[in-house]
Amino acid sequence: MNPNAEMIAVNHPPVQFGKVGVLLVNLGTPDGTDYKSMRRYLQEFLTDRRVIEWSRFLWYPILYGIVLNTRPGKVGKAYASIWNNDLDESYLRTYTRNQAEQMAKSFADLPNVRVDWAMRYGQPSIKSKMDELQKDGCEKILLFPLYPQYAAATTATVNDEAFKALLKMRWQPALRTVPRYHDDPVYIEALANSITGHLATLDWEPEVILTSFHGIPKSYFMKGDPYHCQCYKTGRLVREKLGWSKEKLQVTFQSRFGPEEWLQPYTDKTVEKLAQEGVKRIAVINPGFVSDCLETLEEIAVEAAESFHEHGGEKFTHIPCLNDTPGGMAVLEHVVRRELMGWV
Ligand SMILES: C=CC1=C(C)c2cc3[nH]c(cc4nc(cc5[nH]c(cc1n2)c(C)c5CCC(=O)O)C(CCC(=O)O)=C4C)c(C)c3C=C
Ligand SMILES: [Fe+2]
Ligand SMILES: [Fe+2]
Repeated sequence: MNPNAEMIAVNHPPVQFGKVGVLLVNLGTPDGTDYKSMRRYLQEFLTDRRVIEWSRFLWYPILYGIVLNTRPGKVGKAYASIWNNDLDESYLRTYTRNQAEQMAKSFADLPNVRVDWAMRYGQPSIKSKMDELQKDGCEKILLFPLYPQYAAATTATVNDEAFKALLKMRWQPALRTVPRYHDDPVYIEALANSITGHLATLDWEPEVILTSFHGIPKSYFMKGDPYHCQCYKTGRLVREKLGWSKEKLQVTFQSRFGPEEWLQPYTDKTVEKLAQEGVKRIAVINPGFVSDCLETLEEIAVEAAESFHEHGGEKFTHIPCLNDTPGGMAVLEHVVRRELMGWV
């Protein structure tokens, strides 16, 4: 008997079922570059205990007394300089939406699969998208935190938020989370191709290529976060794929925040040091970022480039993230198809 017929017979509201959802989730983004939007975004981000692990008694006076009064203005200006003015949104948002739309098209062979996207901080929220997918009949949801390397501050907080959304659901979908893919051969090949493809467009050759990952405080690593090791493995595999030396392709960490020591070597200090040592030409790639964002377009492509030139360097190039390019989409689709096994 058709299960819906039986439910209607007992006056049960009609329910959708039988589909599988794929939810791509990136970090987040402010709605605008104005003070209020920036403050709202930074407040949500910087009150996440997975991001700032300090005691709330110590952190909140600093956050509410200093950080949320000074940082929104400063960071808002930086966002404004790299804003996607055509769509009035950040590029992180543009690329994440494009990734979901392109993946949905490529999954035409999987008619019961719905692909959507969300942000951990800001809109659209994970909860709103999980509710939509569930209402649309997704009994199973594959949650994809868009981070090739696992960190508690990124992957785990996305997973936490999705499990929190389940707390209020009567009919919970089954939830599967995508693990790190820092050493997946398809990902490594896409990075290597992106490096060689970008360098082929230049009329000069870099002496050094930095693979610059977002940092985390060293104390998080000492407590057992595997992020550092996974970044180094990605760097080593790309280097081996390209047949380059440790001097030619180096791993560094960027985006320090606060007074603590973070993972080293620091990208900004390395860029300065290379220029001071007489290196004239460098390239920087950000393998840990699935999409270009403030940290790549401003901190690296603008700030690091300026610093290199100020310290005596001559040529600097930023290699874009994989974004929604065919190479980038091949990686995301490969990982999702593998993790959907047994469900479709
Ligand atoms: C202690 C603070 C932070 C930790 C730990 C941290 C880890 C971390 N972050 C990313 C990816 C991104 N971070 C981005 C921006 C950003 N990060 C922090 C702080 C920490 N990040 C702040 C305060 C900000 C906002 C900008 C600023 O105020 O400087 C972004 C960009 C978002 C955008 O909209 O463009 C990304 C992406 C990773 C991968 C990571 C740990 C592995
Ligand atoms: Fe960050
Ligand atoms: Fe930054």
